[in-house]
Amino acid sequence: MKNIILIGFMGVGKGTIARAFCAHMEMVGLDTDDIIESMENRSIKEVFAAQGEAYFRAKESQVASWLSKHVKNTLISTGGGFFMVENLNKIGTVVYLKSSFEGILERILTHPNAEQKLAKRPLFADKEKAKALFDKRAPLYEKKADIVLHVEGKSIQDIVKELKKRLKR
Ligand SMILES: Nc1ncnc2c1ncn2[C@@H]1O[C@H](COP(=O)(O)OP(=O)(O)OP(=O)(O)O)[C@@H](O)[C@H]1O
Ligand SMILES: O=C(O)C1=C[C@@H](O)[C@@H](O)[C@H](O)C1
Repeated sequence: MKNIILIGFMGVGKGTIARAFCAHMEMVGLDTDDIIESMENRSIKEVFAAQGEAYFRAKESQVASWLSKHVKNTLISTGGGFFMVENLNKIGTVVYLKSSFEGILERILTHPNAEQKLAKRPLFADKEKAKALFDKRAPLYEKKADIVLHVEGKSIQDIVKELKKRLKR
């Protein structure tokens, strides 16, 4: 099996769907944000604050190159901007988790730890800027995707089932 890479905007559910899919399939998953936090031994928020976005993007490219060379049969969830790496489609089958901006915001805000979740995402600090980023990226995510999976209003289990079905086709 090729790797499966979940892409999509911050908060769309990449981590949640990855964990549920891995549990269902008895697979091990990796998350690119988690890998970078571990390499750096600090949070992404701290990386952005201390070194800036360009440094973080360079780390993403380094991780992308390692994934394409050394990782197989794995479900990979990604940071919201990871899709911009040059070799994305060489890593595996790219699945775009798609939702409207309003759908994402509502989900995050209704989560019990909403403040904490938002604080972890530097690019979500300003809602208007986040919306502008979403509008700019939405067509780009589509372009990179082998599979577009609509997640808005669907349960985690239904999304997992649909992903399994679409990957078999
Ligand atoms: N299908 C779903 N139904 C209900 N809640 C969901 C669903 N998918 C995700 N969520 C909730 O939405 C929030 C955001 O999900 P998650 O943290 O997985 O997003 P993400 O895409 O990994 O975000 P980031 O890339 O910013 O880390 C979480 O509170 C999660 O529990
Ligand atoms: O959308 C983005 O560009 C980002 C999303 C987060 O997952 C992190 O990867 C980081 O905060 C950048």
